[in-house]
Amino acid sequence: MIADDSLYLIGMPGAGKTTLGLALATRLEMPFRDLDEEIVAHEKRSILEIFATDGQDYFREVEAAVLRTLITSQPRMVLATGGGTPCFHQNMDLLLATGIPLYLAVPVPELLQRLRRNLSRRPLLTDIPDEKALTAHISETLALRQRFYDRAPLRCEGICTVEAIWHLLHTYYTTG
Ligand SMILES: Nc1ncnc2c1ncn2[C@@H]1O[C@H](COP(=O)(O)OP(=O)(O)OP(=O)(O)O)[C@@H](O)[C@H]1O
Ligand SMILES: O=C(O)C1=C[C@@H](O)[C@@H](O)[C@H](O)C1
Ligand SMILES: [Mg+2]
Repeated sequence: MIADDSLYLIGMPGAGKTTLGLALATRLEMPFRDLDEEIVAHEKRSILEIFATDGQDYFREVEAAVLRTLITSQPRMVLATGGGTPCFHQNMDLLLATGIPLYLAVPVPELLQRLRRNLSRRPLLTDIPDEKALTAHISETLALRQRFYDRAPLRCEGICTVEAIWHLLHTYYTTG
């Protein structure tokens, strides 16, 4: 299969955007980019440091700017976006206009299990005191973001795999 457009993976933290994005890019023989990594390279500091020093509003401005520069310089790629990317600065409009957003709709219990493994390097999750608060936070964040994620023309439900996404893309390109 040859994908002519950029593929943008969107979804909650822990949904598998980076892991599946890299595997898909290899299979599609397309360049792979990770927006969080691009931001770190641009700012020369970690995402944790950006949030701690300059706050979320600044992070969202940088995120939007780096996204625009990347899309201009790399017209065909598989891109793992950040978890909040589609929800700020009209980024979802841009993603829809320049490629194919694919939403990884992973169930909350599975997200929680994955996120528990590395809470400390996630700026929006570091101060959450206990399991109950983490569950509430992830559920509330998803509820706020859902309307942005739902604009994606492609959606992988459940525990997404490369095979499942491959099948979605094949259907998309053969049925139009
Ligand atoms: N399909 C999958 N099945 C099981 N585990 C997965 C799957 N995809 C990813 N994981 C695991 O879930 C964790 C999060 O995956 P990943 O880092 O790719 O998510 P992400 O959406 O890029 O999250 P973020 O960038 O917000 O940290 C990793 O530990 C990864 O190994
Ligand atoms: O869900 C979020 O808002 C975020 C997810 C990460 O990918 C990073 O972009 C950052 O930690 C913010
Ligand atoms: Mg990632």
